[in-house]
Amino acid sequence: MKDPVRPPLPNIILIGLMGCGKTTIGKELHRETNLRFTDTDQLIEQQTGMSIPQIFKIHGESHFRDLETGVLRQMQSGSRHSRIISTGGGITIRPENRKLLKELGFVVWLHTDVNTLYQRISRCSNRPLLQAPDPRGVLARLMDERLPFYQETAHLTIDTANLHIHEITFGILESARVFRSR
Ligand SMILES: Nc1ncnc2c1ncn2[C@@H]1O[C@H](COP(=O)(O)OP(=O)(O)O)[C@@H](O)[C@H]1O
Ligand SMILES: O=C(O)C1=C[C@@H](OP(=O)(O)O)[C@@H](O)[C@H](O)C1
Ligand SMILES: [Mg+2]
Repeated sequence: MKDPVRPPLPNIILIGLMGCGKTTIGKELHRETNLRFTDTDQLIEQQTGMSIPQIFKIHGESHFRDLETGVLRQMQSGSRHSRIISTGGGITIRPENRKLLKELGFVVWLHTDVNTLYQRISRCSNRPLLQAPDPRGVLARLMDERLPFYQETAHLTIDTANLHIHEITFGILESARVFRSR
């Protein structure tokens, strides 16, 4: 029997708290689909020539949030080819960004409990918001603050805690095809 023709994929956008796997899963989706891949943090670093910690230190968080809105606007007016977009964990804070994200395509929230997030990223030093005396407490507070924003923005939620990266990628691609053909 012939393979059925697979519908084209929409933009796939990954949201969720630091350490939930947006960058990792984004790269894996890129490998699986060959769609272009953009990580908003990496794009901001390229465009400014500064690292995320430097931007926070020199210009402050509010300026970083302006840069995030800027890259979402660039993607909205950019190429019509679908792409995989990994975002930074705080991109949903701004109402304008939540609107832009939903308009851009299929938004997936990689939901992950705070203990798992902490285990995954406690040894990394490239997340300025976690350079605090109690990083686990910071993650818990951010989860409380941002949970409604992730819920509001996502078309699909996946609980990643006990899933392998390949299972998550497979689940996203199956749902993205259905989303496109609705
Ligand atoms: N599903 C998963 N299972 C186990 N480890 C994971 C999973 N997803 C991501 N990781 C690990 O967690 C860490 C943070 O992932 P990353 O992709 O940088 O998260 P984010 O971009 O959301 O902050 C990395 O070391 C990555 O290998
Ligand atoms: O949650 C946040 O506010 C941030 C998350 C980071 O991205 P990851 O979620 O990819 O770590 C990065 O954008 C910056 O450090 C701020
Ligand atoms: Mg990331």
